[in-house]
Amino acid sequence: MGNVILDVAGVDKNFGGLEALSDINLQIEEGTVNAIIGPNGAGKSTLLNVIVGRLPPTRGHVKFNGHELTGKRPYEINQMGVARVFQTPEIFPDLTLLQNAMVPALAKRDGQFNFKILKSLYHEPDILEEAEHTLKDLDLIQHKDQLASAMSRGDKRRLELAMCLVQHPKLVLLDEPTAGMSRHDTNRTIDLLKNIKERGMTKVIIEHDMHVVFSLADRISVLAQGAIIAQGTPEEVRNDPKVKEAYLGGEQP
Ligand SMILES: Nc1ncnc2c1ncn2[C@@H]1O[C@H](COP(=O)(O)OP(=O)(O)OP(=O)(O)O)[C@@H](O)[C@H]1O
Repeated sequence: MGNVILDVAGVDKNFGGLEALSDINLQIEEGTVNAIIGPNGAGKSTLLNVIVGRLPPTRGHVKFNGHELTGKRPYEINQMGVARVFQTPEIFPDLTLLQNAMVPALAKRDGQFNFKILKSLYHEPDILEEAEHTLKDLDLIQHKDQLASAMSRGDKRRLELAMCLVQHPKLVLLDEPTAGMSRHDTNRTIDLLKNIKERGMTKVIIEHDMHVVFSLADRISVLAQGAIIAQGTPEEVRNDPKVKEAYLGGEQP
C-alpha cells in the first residue's frame, strides 16, 4: 500500500443505546477513489461526520496524513486539507456563482470567513482568478454572474463541488454526489470526478448508485449495521457472499 492519507482506527459511535458505528477500521491510500456503500441506516453518513469532525467518535481515532483529527473542529480539519461535499448543496442562494466559489477560497486563506469581505471580493484578484478557473473546470463559467438560487439542482450540486475544489483539498469526501441527478448529469459528474482523479486528489464517496460506484472506485468498503463487512476492489466486493446477503431484497451491487 502507498501512503495512507486517512486512517480510521477502531471507531465506535453510539447514539444513546444505538451503536451506529462499531469498530470501524479503514485505511485510505493517497490518490485513490474509495466508495463506501451499504444499505440505508448502515452508518455511512455517521462515518463521514466523524471523519470531518462534525461528530465526535465514542471510541477510536481518525488520522489524516499522520495527524490526529479526533477532537479537532470541522474548520480546523478543513484547513488541514479535508473538504466535504454534502448531500444537500450548502451554497449561498443570494450570491452569484462566482461569489459562491470565492467564499471557500477566502475562508481557506484567512482561516475563517467574515461576510464583510464580500464587499471587497473584487479586490482579491488571485481569489477571483482561482474561482473563475474552478467554475470553468466544472462547466459553470457561463453562469458566473447568475444567482445560485436560479440554478438547476444539478448545477447547484456542481457549484458545491466547485466550492470544495477551489480550496485544493488533499482529501474530498462526497456524500452521494449524483443523488437526484438525471442520467445525463450523472454521467457528466462521473467524467468530472474522473478528471479530478487524474489530478491526484484522494476521494471518499458515499454512493447508492452502483453505476457511479463501479465507474469510479478503486476500492469499495461495505458497511452494514455499523460494521465494515467487506473491503476490496470492485470485483472482490461484487463477488463477496456477505455483500450479496447484506443487500438481499435490496439493490444488488
Ligand atoms: N444524530 C443522530 N441521533 C440518533 N441516531 C442517529 C443520528 N444520526 C444517525 N442516527 C442513526 O444511526 C444509524 C446510521 O445512520 P446513518 O445516517 O449514518 O446511515 P446511512 O448509512 O448514512 O443511511 P442512508 O443511506 O439512509 O443515508 C441509523 O440507525 C440512524 O437512525
